[in-house]
Amino acid sequence: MGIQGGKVRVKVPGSTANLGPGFDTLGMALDLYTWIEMSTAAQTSIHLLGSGMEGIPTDKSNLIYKVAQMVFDKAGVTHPELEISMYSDIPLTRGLGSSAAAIVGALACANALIGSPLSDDTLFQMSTALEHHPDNVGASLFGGLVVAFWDGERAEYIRVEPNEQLEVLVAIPHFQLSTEKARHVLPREQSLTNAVFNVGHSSVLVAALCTGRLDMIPRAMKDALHQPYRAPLVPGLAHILAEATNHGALGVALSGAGPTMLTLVDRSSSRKAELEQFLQGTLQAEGIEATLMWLNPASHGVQVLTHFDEGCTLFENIKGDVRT
Ligand SMILES: Nc1ncnc2c1ncn2[C@@H]1O[C@H](COP(=O)(O)OP(=O)(O)OP(=O)(O)O)[C@@H](O)[C@H]1O
Ligand SMILES: N[C@@H](CCO)C(=O)O
Repeated sequence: MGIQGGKVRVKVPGSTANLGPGFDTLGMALDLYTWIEMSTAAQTSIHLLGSGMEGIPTDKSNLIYKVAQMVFDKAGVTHPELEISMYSDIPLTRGLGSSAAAIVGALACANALIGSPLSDDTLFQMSTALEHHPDNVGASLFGGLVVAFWDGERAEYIRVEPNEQLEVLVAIPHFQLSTEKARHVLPREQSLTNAVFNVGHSSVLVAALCTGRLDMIPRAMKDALHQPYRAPLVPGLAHILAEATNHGALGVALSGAGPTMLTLVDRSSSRKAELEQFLQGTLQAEGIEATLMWLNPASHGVQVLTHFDEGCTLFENIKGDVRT
């Protein structure tokens, strides 16, 4: 199989993982996006557009470049030199799925560049093997709410359309917390009590989200497996987890491995300002600067963009669509 000409662009949503008790299993796509453009070139070059990309390499050690090579290997295509441009509204290393979006975007973009020989399932298996978190990559690939597991060999998922009443308010602290570091504080073994707690709460939460029982979310969206251990890494988290539902949130969780905190809110709630003040006030009292952002669940997963002006740069094409 050969490489097709032209530029390929993809738009891929970020995500929240570990939705409440769904540790490593329950993710939701959010309307914060990464855009990636790829074309073959005489020599490889990587362009990072916008701000917030400090520390991301622009040589062949770049994650997006390396993931593209895996697609060419899998498809049996000789490796071309690539010109890659990337812009992201998803803040890095904050628990909003930036690495999963980069991996899924790179897989989809490279696959489209060679005529899409790899199936969605193959992309899901490859991205899970790379990221290890099927809830993050599943949400970026398929959009919506993704209930998933990975047994170390295969990942399985079911996608659920998020309830239209659900809106999301996130508090994004102005510091980074890598998944690796936040994973390191978790115990290797857990009690049967904690396991039963999470299985029960997660099962009821998924059933509530599937049946529109929003009234059940405050009681079901609780976790014993990771949030208690990660609370010392995020000042204010313990208080926010304990009290946000008393200030207008339907449910509250650490987003992914943190440090972002995520609240689910009923779209028609009259208490949105109260919730904003509670989150900001709690974090300020701890000396933590944070940005609050209202988001929506994203129904679409990664999309290969077909209508764009090849004469314009990636940023010129998307600037009406980006947040900043
Ligand atoms: N667009 C990108 N291009 C290249 N590398 C990226 C890109 N986005 C993220 N990364 C890499 O992924 C790392 C962040 O991954 P990490 O899993 O720690 O956090 P996250 O994905 O933002 O949050 P979480 O997994 O908790 O939702 C960055 O430090 C960077 O190395
Ligand atoms: N599920 C992973 C985070 C992935 O975003 C963890 O909690 O370590």
